Amino acid sequence: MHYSNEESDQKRHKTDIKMESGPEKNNPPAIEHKAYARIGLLGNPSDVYYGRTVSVSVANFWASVKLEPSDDLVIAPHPTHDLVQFKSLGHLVDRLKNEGYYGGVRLLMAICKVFNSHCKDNGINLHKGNFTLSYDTNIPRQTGLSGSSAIVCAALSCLLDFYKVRHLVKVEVRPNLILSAEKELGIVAGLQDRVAQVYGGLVYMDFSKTHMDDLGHGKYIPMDTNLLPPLHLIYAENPSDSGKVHSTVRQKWLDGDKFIISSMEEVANLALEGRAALLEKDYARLARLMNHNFDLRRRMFGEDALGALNIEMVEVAQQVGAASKFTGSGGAVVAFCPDGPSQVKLLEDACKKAGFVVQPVEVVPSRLNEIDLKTLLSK
Ligand SMILES: Nc1ncnc2c1ncn2[C@@H]1O[C@H](COP(=O)(O)OP(=O)(O)O)[C@@H](O)[C@H]1O
Ligand SMILES: O=C(O)[C@H]1O[C@H](OP(=O)(O)O)[C@H](O)[C@@H](O)[C@@H]1O
Ligand SMILES: [Mg+2]
Repeated sequence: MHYSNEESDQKRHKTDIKMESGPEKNNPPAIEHKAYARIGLLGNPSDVYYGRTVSVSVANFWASVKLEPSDDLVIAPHPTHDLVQFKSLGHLVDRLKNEGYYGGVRLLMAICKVFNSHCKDNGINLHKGNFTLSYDTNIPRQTGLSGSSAIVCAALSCLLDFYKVRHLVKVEVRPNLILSAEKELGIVAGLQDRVAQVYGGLVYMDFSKTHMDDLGHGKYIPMDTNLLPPLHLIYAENPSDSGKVHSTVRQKWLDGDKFIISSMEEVANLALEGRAALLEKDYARLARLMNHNFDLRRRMFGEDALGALNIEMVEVAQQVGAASKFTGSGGAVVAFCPDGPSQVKLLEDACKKAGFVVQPVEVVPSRLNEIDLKTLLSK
């Protein structure tokens, strides 16, 4: 059973919200939200450096968070991603080697804290009810598909509905809250992931310092997803920590390194040009921009930080004439075959031979419902 008159809006806007009533009639309903993986199509990682990006939210993978009203406030560990019981010492060690120390629990805790502070600071009153938060995800872990912020984004959406404050927290501000939650944990990250996940669809983003200083957030312009040509996603189970990848370049940028600063500006310009190329459906230009984006990343970060396997994924695609670049900081690659289906077949064969998974990108439509859209209009 569903409880609010938002249902028709939610269906219309495909926001994937699920609200179920509990076993007893008067139990408040459980709330569930999904947030999807994202692909940085052009301009990343300049979002971390007052740049610009064009990013796409993709239905190939998602995280979901469920909020159930409860007596105590509980953050439920995920049965596999937050494993604390092992078959043996060897199992524990293998697990830590492959997946690191952290799962999603810390992400859920951090967004609760950030959400509470934001509401307090902005005079938004929260009722006293408690809840249990649990999550699931099929986003390959730490592959630059924004698995971390998907969990945080879906959790924020649950909190907005549980406290009935969706209309009071503007859409443009939500990515900042998601980013703050990850910053709380020392994760080095930018806004593009969070914007793509909050908005859905294809979004052009401008994070220039003047916008950030004046507005407190970037300028986000949703674009028609039909402008996109068919894209492919290539990935390998190859976790890499975006914080580690970014830390050296970030330090150089903070230290005023001229090469990093000018290269980042060049990367940001690729998004500006890419937006024009998409609007004109100039896909040959789009392909050139994507390849150039990866060249610049390679020069700035260096081969070691990017990782041999990640570089191989890009090269396997480029060897069949496809354009390719990282979707995020490493682990997955977005490829575009300007020559069409015959080239896609070559790409699939080459990926299979190299042991990489390749699949067509499925674009997620806009995620904003009518309440969300109203917050965009209010000043
Ligand atoms: N699939 C996942 N399951 C549980 N936690 C995850 C997952 N992916 C990421 N995380 C959490 O997010 C943190 C940062 O991930 P990050 O390096 O940003 O990867 P991604 O590219 O997926 O966003 C991890 O240290 C971990 O706490
Ligand atoms: O390096 C990048 O392109 C992105 O890295 C992070 O994303 P992730 O999915 O964790 O690799 C970061 O959060 C983004 O803002 C960067 O653009
Ligand atoms: Mg991340």
